[in-house]
Amino acid sequence: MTEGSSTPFSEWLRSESEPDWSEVVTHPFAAAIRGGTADMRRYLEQDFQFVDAFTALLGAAVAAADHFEARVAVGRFLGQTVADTERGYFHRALDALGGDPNPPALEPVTAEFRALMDEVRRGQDYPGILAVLCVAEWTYLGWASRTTEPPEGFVHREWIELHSGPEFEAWVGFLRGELDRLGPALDENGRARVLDVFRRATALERRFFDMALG
Ligand SMILES: Cc1ncc(CN)c(N)n1
Repeated sequence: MTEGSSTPFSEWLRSESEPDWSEVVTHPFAAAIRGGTADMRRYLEQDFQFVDAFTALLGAAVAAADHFEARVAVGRFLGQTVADTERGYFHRALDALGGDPNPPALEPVTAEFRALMDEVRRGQDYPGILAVLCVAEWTYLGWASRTTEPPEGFVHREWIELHSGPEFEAWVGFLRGELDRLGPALDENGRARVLDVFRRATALERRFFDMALG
């Protein structure tokens, strides 16, 4: 991104994260979720471990944000969606699939994703934290909103519903808006740091779906 560029910062980050970005939103595992055929047990077991670190990262965003309304938006999503609807989904889905909420081992990609989230959480740098949150939510909106006919089984259908629709679109819009607001004020090193985190997170999303595919 150049000084005075009219491209929003979030769009610049996304385009600089190709081809991984497009490979996530068009991934065969995501297509199998939409088609209701994906084997969700191991994926959700590992994703539950992802969500634990993701929840801690949301807490870090509340602490690191530079204004009250942002703390409220993140805190509301944490309390109403992650700690309530999504947590309930994980328990019901893992129960139905005979999955283990505490699997004996983390897959390497799960451990690496948790390490990236722990790194930016400890750094307490709001743009870096936003970069990981934005990748995680925007890529999921990308594949989930390609659904044409919702699958019948609740495990697939509710996972899509959690990551699509007006409320989730507004949440992704908020995360992008925060990056768009903060990006222009960053110097070149600051923008490069955020891009590095954004790219690493996007590559991990692709590898997470690769892992799920087996
Ligand atoms: C790996 C991963 N990335 C993103 C999301 C969306 N919250 C998720 N549940 N898991």
